[in-house]
Amino acid sequence: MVVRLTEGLRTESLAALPDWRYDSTRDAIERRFLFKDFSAAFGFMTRVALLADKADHHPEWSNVWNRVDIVLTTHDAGGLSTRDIQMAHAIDALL
Ligand SMILES: C[C@H](O)[C@H](O)[C@H]1CNC2=NC(N)=NC(=O)C2=N1
Repeated sequence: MVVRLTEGLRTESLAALPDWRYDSTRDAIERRFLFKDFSAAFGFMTRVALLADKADHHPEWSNVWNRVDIVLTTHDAGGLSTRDIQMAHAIDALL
C-alpha cells in the first residue's frame, strides 16, 4: 500500500529537493528542465522513461522542443508519496 506523505514528512523531503516546487492544489511536485535542443531533451525523457518503468512509477509530463516539464504524484495514494520523492532524486541524478 502506498500512503500520502504527512505535512511534516513532505516538508522534510522537499528540503532535500530544492529544484522541485510543491503544488498544493494537486499534492504534487514539479520541475522544469531545459536542454540545449530537442535531441537532448528527448534523450533525457528516454532515460526517465526507463527509470519510471523499472520503478513502476510514471511521471506526468510535457515536452516543447528543449523543455521538459515533469509532475510527480502518486495516483494510487491520491497525492504525494515517498515514491515521488525517490523518483525525483533518481531523475535529478540523471542530469
Ligand atoms: C498497476 C501499477 O502498478 C500502478 O498503476 C502504478 C503505475 N504507475 C504509477 N505512477 C504514478 N505516478 N502513480 C501511481 O500510482 C502509479 N501506479
